[in-house]
Amino acid sequence: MGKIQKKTGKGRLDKYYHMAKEQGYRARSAFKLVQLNKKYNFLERSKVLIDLCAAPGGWLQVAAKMMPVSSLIVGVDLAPIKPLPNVITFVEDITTEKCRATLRSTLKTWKADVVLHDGAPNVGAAWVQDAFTQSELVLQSLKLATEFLNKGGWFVTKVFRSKDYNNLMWVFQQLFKKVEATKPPSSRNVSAEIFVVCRDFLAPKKIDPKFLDPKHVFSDIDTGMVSQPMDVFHPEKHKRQREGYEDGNYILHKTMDAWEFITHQEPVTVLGSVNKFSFDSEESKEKLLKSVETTEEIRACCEDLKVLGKKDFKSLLKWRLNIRLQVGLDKKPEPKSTAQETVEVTALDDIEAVEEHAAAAAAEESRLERIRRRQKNERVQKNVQRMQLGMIIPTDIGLEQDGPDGQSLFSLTNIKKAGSLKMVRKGDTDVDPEEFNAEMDMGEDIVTGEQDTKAISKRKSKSMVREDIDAQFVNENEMESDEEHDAALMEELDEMYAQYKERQLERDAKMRAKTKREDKGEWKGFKKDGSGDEGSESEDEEYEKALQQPDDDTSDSDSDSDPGIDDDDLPETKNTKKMFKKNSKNPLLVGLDDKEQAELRQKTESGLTKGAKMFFDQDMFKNLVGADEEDEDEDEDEDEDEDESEEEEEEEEEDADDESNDDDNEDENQNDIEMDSDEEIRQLNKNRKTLKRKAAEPAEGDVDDDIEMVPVSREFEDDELWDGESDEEESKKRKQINEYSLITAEAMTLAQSLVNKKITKTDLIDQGFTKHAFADKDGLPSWFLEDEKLHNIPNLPITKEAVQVIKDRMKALDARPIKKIAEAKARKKYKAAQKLLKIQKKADAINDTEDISEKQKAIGIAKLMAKANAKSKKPKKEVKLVVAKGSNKGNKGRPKGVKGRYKMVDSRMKKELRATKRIAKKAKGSNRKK
Ligand SMILES: C[S@@+](CC[C@H](N)C(=O)[O-])C[C@H]1O[C@@H](n2cnc3c(N)ncnc32)[C@H](O)[C@@H]1O
Repeated sequence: MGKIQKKTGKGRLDKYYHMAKEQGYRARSAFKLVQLNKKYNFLERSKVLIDLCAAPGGWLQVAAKMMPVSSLIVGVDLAPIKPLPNVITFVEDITTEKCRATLRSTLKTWKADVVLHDGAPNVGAAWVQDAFTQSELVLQSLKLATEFLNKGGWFVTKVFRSKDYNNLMWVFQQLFKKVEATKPPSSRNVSAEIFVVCRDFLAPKKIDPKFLDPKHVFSDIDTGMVSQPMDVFHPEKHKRQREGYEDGNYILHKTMDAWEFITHQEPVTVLGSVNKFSFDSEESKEKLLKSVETTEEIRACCEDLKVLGKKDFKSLLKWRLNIRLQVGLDKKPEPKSTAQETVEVTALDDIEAVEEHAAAAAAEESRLERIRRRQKNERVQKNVQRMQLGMIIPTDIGLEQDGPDGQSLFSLTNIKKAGSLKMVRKGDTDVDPEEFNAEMDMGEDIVTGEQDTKAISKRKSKSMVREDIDAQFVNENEMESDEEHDAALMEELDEMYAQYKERQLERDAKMRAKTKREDKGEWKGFKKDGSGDEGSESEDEEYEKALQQPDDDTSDSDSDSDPGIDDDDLPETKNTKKMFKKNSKNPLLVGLDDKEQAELRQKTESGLTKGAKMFFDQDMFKNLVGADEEDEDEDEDEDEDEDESEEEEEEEEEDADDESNDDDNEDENQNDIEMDSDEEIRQLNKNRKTLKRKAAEPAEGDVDDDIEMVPVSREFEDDELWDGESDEEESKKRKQINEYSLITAEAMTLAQSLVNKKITKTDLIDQGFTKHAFADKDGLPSWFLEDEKLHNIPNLPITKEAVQVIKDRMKALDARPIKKIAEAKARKKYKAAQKLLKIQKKADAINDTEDISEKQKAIGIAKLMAKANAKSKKPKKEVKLVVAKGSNKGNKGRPKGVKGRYKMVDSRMKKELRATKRIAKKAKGSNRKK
């Protein structure tokens, strides 16, 4: 085609299109010749070639490439062909005498070894017309071939599969020894073209002119070719010939006599294979056209079967049946057969339904199996996770019912009655589980090793051991599926874990202090019954209340055996209270006797009781400022009040470490904090202490004679205060810290000093009393105050570590990519991947091509890569600088006569830029001289 058509359809830009572009062929059709030659190898052994209808020259390029050097290659077309090295081309219509003459003059005495013809009439006319012209072109090219071909030469031509196809083939066979029709892979399947390769030209001395006369060659003859039928009622079931036309089916239009359709045994097949029913035969005229059944509509349908729908086909078949009945070819069908058919259909339906049902059941089963497997995996994972968190140890798996907090398996405190203890000692397995509380159950299992079945069942119902519950559930309610049970289990595990985390958070600080005390201190505090833990103030109160309550065994056992209440779930104070109650009857935990208690109550030199002294002798109090500095404090307070009561002295002791700490820090920070007036500070301190005393008074009233109240160190007091704070307040504080605080080095320094105990809370408060706090601002001018606000700021100390922490935090923030950057990066990555995929596809196409050498493939792929790389380095678009002067001055839109990108600049900027360049150049020059 002379005119280069724009390839708009996506399908047109296939791999051969890309390959042609890559390999520099002018048309993708070049590959057709490549493939034909690969199959028949005619180019390598030819020296003279004529290409009829050669524009734009793809085939000529292939010929020039494949044929021996210095071969004579001539190309002719209606459209001019861009010059090609070693190829002669001219513009001519191949059907004309002039073309023949030009060819003769070009070839001189030479004869051609190969004549190629890839002609296609220019589009525009109806397809049928086009096909005909193409067939004519083929015959014309054959005519030229017979004139210029050597004996034994090759004629390769394109033919469209039409009703003329067989006629053409017949003619070819008369002139050539071997004729083959083939469709090279590069020829699109949707195209009706095929290529006929005629070899060994017979070169008869005289050729019958009828062979080359279109009128004779294309006169109608029935070829008897039958195309593949199509089931018109189930077109979707018909295997479409995606590869193009079926083999042997080269005829596009088929007419059948209507009578033949009537008598045919496979009417449906006929309907799918024939284009038209004619009424030419005698039978058709006699029996069909005259019949009332052959309506106008039926006749219209017979005209073109290819445009009919299902309904039309049905009416044609009905028409056929009626005619057959009319002429006696068929008898009326018995009604029985219809019934049979219905039954069959129903039966089939049933089978389908059963199959469907079975498939659905299988799918459901596999889904459930998947869920089960996933849940199992999740369970295992959770256990591993909990093990890693130290919540359980491997052997605990399955004993988790003890609670994540890890109530010990066996605890003496759990045994309430001496009888039970005896039985345990004896290893008596018949112990009534009532005698043990719920928490004892697991311990029993381990101590005794076996259990009475009755007891076990009771225990199950009481303690709600998870495994047992599961078993019970399975037995009692077999309807409950595994999945439900698993889900419940998972839910429970999650809940327990959440509770555990919550409690852990709550107790964090307090626990640390307690464990330290318990680990180090052999002394567990002292209580009336000697049972144990010192506990907090609130615990004491609860303990008192508990003592006041009537000893009620029933209520006790009730609460113990209540499966709904798990001790772990209760707040710690409640637990402790319970423990007190239980322990009051526990034979294994024995309190101090009267003598020992009296001994503990004896006062020592420091004024503390022996018990209190023992308490404060613990390691953990060693670092705190203690009694040594008490005197100092007392001195300090001497002039405050001579008549301080003993009670107050005790209170002073309570504050001892606190105060001394304050003093220490005061000394340290003496340079930073300047006291305005000692008097004022003393007054403040005094007020504070009085307030504290008042607050402590009611608590003292509650103290039981038997319980010695000891002064609590400041540190513990702080801890208790911290512990006493509600969760809400705590979370509020944390939130505030997260949002606002600790963003300055000063705040960080303070926080670090507090955390590292370099400074106490009281120190901080005291540090607040500076000249800044007491500065009298009355009567000062506002400008002065403003100025003061800006410059007279307390110079808070900062440490290197704190600054480093803030710096690190900012660095981490900077390093974190913002969302938009991350998105842009992801987009870029995606685009790169897409590009790579595209290149890979093209490379695969090149790789798959059989007709090019490995070297060519490698070159093609290398070219692709080079191109991709070149594209990725897109040159920056040039921006034209437009000086805003003259008509451009104040012009907001695009300046006149400027195309593409532009930037408005003022003349000053341009001059300055030039000047900078000039100066830089000069400086460079002077440097070189030096
Ligand atoms: C499919 S193209 C040939 C492509 C060519 N084989 C190639 O590889 O570049 C068909 C060509 O036949 C040419 N053609 C059609 N009728 C013709 C005629 N009567 N005489 C000469 N060329 C004709 C058209 O101009 C068109 O360029």
